[in-house]
Amino acid sequence: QFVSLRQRILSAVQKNATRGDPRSVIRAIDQFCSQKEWAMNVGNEKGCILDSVVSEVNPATVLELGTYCGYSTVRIASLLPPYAKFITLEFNPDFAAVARQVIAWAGLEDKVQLVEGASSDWIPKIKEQFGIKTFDLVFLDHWKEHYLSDTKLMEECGLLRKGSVLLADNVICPGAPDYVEYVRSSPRYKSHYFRSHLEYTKAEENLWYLGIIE
Ligand SMILES: CCc1ncnc2c1ncn2[C@@H]1O[C@H](/C=C/CNC(=O)c2cc(-c3ccc(F)cc3)cc(O)c2O)[C@@H](O)[C@H]1O
Ligand SMILES: [Mg+2]
Repeated sequence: QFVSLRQRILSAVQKNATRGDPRSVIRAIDQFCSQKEWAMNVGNEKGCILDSVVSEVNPATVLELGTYCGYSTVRIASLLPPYAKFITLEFNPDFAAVARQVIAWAGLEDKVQLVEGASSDWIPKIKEQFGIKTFDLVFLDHWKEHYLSDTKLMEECGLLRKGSVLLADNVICPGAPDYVEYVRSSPRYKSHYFRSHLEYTKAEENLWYLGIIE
């Protein structure tokens, strides 16, 4: 019967990756998506940039918007210090179910809190529900038209501080022009981008790095 792409990604992990080995989970998904079927994981080229930002920020608190199949969740969680708090928001129950199994296969289920629901509903509740004051790092990779509204919402909820870093995928393709326009014209952000390519292709893509300066 019909097997969804997310199920085929999960099967590729369970078949080719070693339980408890995050790098083998990442490699299995990248091999599947470059050899068999494209999927919208951040991919290895942008993933290496993500890794370097996570390592540099060495965050005690991380928020990911848009878990999808958990590829970037595994990349980030595998680099966090033991005391870190990592929340990832996903509103599609089918993707959340696959992501939970991918994260568990990597042996990282104790490092990540996957919360099922819409970012706009959950961002206002994070402080009291999870005892988090501010986020050191936010990775935006959900619907692109939510980047700006969710960034403004995080500001309003006092979840961002001087020094917080926001990293946004896909500012070129599919693109988040209103978000880029807003953060570039705001004095409270210092921003730059890392040149890269769209996952598993040769198309131009950037990761947008945003530092909160006030
Ligand atoms: C309510 C807010 C809210 N709250 C919680 N979870 C939410 C949410 N809004 C969305 N989600 C979940 O996040 C993920 C969506 C991710 C959306 N990502 C792309 O569209 C994308 C596209 C391309 C590309 C496609 C086709 C091309 F030709 C080229 C490029 C490449 C990329 O890297 C991309 O990230 C899914 O799991 C949603 O369920
Ligand atoms: Mg993306």
